[in-house]
Amino acid sequence: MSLDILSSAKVFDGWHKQYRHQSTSTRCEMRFAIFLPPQTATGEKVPVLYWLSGLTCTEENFMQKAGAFAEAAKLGIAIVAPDTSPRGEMVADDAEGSYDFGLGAGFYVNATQAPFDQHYQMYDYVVSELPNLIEEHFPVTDQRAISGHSMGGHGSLMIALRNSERYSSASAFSPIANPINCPWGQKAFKGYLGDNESDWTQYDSSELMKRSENKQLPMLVDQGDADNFLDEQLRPQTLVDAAELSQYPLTLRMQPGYDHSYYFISTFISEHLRFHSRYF
Ligand SMILES: N[C@@H](CCC(=O)N[C@@H](CSC=O)C(=O)NCC(=O)O)C(=O)O
Repeated sequence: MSLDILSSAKVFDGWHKQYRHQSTSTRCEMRFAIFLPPQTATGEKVPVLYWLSGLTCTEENFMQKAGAFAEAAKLGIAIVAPDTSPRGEMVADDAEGSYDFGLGAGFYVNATQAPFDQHYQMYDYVVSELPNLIEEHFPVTDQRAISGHSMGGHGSLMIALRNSERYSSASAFSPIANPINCPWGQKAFKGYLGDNESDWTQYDSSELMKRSENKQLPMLVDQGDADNFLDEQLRPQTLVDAAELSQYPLTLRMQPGYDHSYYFISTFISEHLRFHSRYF
């Protein structure tokens, strides 16, 4: 599969680059951004952290706002940030054009409902197609970690729980921890997966964690207690309860005074990078 480079900039002795490519999973053109740390300049292969962004984001938000490059350069970790949905003229969007469904809101699931099933196959894209592409084209190992924010925090925990053999660790900032029981998740799962709520649980981190039978991964979650989405949308306590039930090695830290923004992410992203680097 060929890649078109869109931008390239030197940063902290490494490189930030954006690419586009034709995706077989989403059947449209997809974009992603990659940070390659300085170690790769001499051909050294490095592990990869996959970052999944939240509602309304593209591949750019994390790279521009998280302030992750200095620590990733020091630790020798590549970071890959995909877009949050398929895009293009032929890609269906929410009828009202709302921010929490459709474009910019793929929820990292494989849609089964028309017309979204045509392109909204973000689960397959993130779990298989993108890592295959990255490992074919860049100087990286097959050691992977996964992290994300909000909708992307839901994605990172859910994907790690379902594919524990593919990752060495997982983390999240302000994840939608129990999407089947919050308005954002219910709207998205109904639209992408249909009315049968039993089909939704396969994509719900708290449900997956409760009945986790796969290898358990080290998992770190940070949540601000001044987050305006905390009680209605994020529901971190459901994840804590699930971890207790299955003895899952989850560390969930309530961070006093922090909100839902990238100011919060930028405060703790270095700790998350150091956390992941311990398990590569
Ligand atoms: N527009 C919405 C909220 C949009 C929002 O806060 N998006 C977050 C992710 S929320 C969960 O997935 C985000 O990361 N925005 C991009 C950024 O760069 O900050 C509203 O007004 O409620």
